[in-house]
Amino acid sequence: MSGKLQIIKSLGVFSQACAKRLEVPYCSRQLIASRLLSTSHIVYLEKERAVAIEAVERASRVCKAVFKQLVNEETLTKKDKSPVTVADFSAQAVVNSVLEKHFPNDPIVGEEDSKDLQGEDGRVLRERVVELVNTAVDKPMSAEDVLCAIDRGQYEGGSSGRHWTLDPIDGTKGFLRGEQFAVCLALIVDGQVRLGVVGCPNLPFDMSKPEGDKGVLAVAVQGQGAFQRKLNADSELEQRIMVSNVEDACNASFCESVEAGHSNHSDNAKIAELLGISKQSVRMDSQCKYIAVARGDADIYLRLPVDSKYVEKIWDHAAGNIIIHEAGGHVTDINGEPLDFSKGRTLSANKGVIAANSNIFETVLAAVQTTLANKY
Ligand SMILES: Nc1ncnc2c1ncn2[C@@H]1O[C@H](COP(=O)(O)OS(=O)(=O)O)[C@@H](OP(=O)(O)O)[C@H]1O
Ligand SMILES: [Mg+2]
Ligand SMILES: [Mg+2]
Ligand SMILES: [Mg+2]
Repeated sequence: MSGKLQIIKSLGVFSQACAKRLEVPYCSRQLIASRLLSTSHIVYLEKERAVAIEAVERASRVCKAVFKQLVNEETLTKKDKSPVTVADFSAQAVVNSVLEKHFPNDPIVGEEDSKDLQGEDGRVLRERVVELVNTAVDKPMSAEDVLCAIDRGQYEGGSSGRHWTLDPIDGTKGFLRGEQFAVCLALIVDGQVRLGVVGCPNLPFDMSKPEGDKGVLAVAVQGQGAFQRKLNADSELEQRIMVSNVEDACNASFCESVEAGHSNHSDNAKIAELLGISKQSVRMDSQCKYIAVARGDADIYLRLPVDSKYVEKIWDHAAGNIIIHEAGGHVTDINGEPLDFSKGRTLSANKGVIAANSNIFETVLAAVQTTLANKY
């Protein structure tokens, strides 16, 4: 094992043994991390972390404002998707312009592009988006600035250099239902995810108090552990998060997508049966599922392919992936391969996703492979 890996693993053991649910202010945490990892080859990404948090918080505020103004019973009964469209474009423009201000040379792989906002056909939507974006940025932005900011997300990604990946609203259907959605931002360097931030405006801060404070921001930098803080709160106090320590898969609870079209519910049920799981699955939209596993609210996240042609997108997984790893869990595809973020905008080398705490991961993977034998 290399010296660097050894140090990172030792920090992991230290963290698990001594720092479970450690509550530390951000500055002390940085100090602890820098003392333990005081070698020149480890990159702390301190500025990137702070900028990514600021970007996600601003975009989350915009999404909440859109929900309050535009989602009502009528839009719900008509299945009108326009509110989420407005929020999606606005959030991408806000995040991209914050990134541009601090890291003008970093390319971005973002989910959205400005096509639907252009020309006379896009005028109404464009005006709404420009107005919203201007509530969340420091310097006024013209319509052209906003379209340009959105289109900074057109980068192709790949295996060399650094780039960001953004899902301005993950769980668009959850957003419209007033349930879970997330603003997800990650930094990828040479094909490896190094930093992830997920803003979950509707997620209870403490799952044992579902009616308590809502709004969670989860963040992880490679080698530094995973943390949560209150989203858009005055305090920057961070709390270490860790996966559960369930050791017997039959006692595990699992979460899955709400949409049967995004994750195969019937295969998930077969796997649960094989593992002897009797608890009802928790269905939740967005990368909030990764956060639920990372902080031990659930033990397993299953996202099994529904159709063999669908290829997962990097922005749907990058931030959640590093947060799980840094919280002490594992993530692979259905073949046990790590998710490969070096292939461009998609996870073309992978099929499906499994995340779980490290104690039960191998058992879960074996059950997935038995159930899906020769299917994909
Ligand atoms: N066929 C298929 N299979 C798998 N995944 C798909 C599929 N089609 C779409 N998507 C992507 O799913 C993202 C939302 O995933 P969720 O887990 O939040 O689904 S659900 O809302 O809980 O049903 C969703 O992200 P958003 O568009 O950002 O909401 C899509 O990128
Ligand atoms: Mg998504
Ligand atoms: Mg999205
Ligand atoms: Mg989408």
